[in-house]
Amino acid sequence: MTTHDGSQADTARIDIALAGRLGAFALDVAFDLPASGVTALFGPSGSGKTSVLRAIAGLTRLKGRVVVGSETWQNARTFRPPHRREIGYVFQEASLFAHLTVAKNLVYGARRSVGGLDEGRFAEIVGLLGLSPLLDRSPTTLSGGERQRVALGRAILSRPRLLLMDEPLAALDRMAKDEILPYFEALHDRLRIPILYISHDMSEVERLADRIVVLDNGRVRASGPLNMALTDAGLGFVRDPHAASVLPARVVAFDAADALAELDLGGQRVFVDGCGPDDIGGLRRLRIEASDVSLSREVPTLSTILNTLAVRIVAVEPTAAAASLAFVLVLDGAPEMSFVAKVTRRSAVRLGLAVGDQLFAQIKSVSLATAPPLGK
Ligand SMILES: Nc1ncnc2c1ncn2[C@@H]1O[C@H](COP(=O)(O)OP(=O)(O)OP(=O)(O)O)[C@@H](O)[C@H]1O
Repeated sequence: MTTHDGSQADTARIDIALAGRLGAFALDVAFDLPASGVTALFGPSGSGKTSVLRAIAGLTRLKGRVVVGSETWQNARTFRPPHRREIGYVFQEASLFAHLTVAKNLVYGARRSVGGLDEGRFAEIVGLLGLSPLLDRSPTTLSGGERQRVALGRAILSRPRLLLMDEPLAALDRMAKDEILPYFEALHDRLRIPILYISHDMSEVERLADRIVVLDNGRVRASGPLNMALTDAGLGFVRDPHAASVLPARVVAFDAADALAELDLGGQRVFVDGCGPDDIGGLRRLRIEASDVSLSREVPTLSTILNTLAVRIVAVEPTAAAASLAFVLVLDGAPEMSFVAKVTRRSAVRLGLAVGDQLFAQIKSVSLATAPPLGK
């Protein structure tokens, strides 16, 4: 499933191929990243995610290639040490200087950058991350979520060629995560920095990532656009109890009386709340949970469900629950747009559902990320 975005300037891509042993663990990975956007490095505990990041940073020496745009950080002849790789690193626990204020921690990041402190950029990042009220505080007085926002700001201000984030939200509770995620999302399309984001939390990945590299036991199982992986019958995400799809849709109208926005999804219409008139023309990221999708042979009429899409079944898979099947669907007229429906076996048999059937999918709930759309 490895794909290449031919439209991106290939010279700016990041090309990674690393192999070697860490004790008994064998790592052998190859993947590339576009020049901007968030790529999730996803896999179970022990699959090698942190080891890959450490090797990209030059902290662990493995054989292979790390090429960032026109710069070769590592190949068979070259090995740049970590301090000569322009990387921003955000870890699970923010490592801020306790004796410096938030502002000074941020300035430290900016001063390390090639051009030194750029006040316009400083103000922009402070604004995007909501750091103004914190600037005079000591990091020791901040909440975990606030510390991570400062750590992220400091990393960005160092103007890295690549931002590596290793489970930056893992140490936060649900409330702190919900508070910080919108900031991460807002940064997503403002930054022209490629981000490699480690997570084993798919809900985080669904909110933030454009692309995904799936690791399994030190190997790349798949690499490509996020929704391709989420709806790939062979990869297994469709069988998950919380299987979901993430699709880009354009806001085309807003009905103030009903407070509903109308979005174009692959040439069909969906209605969602959470947008306003100012969003018209913009792209948004829709998340559709498989258990919110039901299938019908006819256009459902007397139903409270607002969203009905014409679809075709392209695959069927068992799920983790014995009573249910996962149907991978593509939109009529937009076969590149796929999503998943979780349906009971009993209903599937009753309707005689099979690959190739044209149907109508009713979507009970479409959630809208506060954030920008998926990239390419
Ligand atoms: N320096 C090392 N020496 C020996 N084994 C190592 C070393 N570094 C990593 N490993 C092993 O490599 C494997 C992958 O570890 P790694 O931390 O990269 O996984 P991970 O996917 O990031 O896991 P987690 O999600 O739990 O953080 C593990 O089995 C680990 O014990």
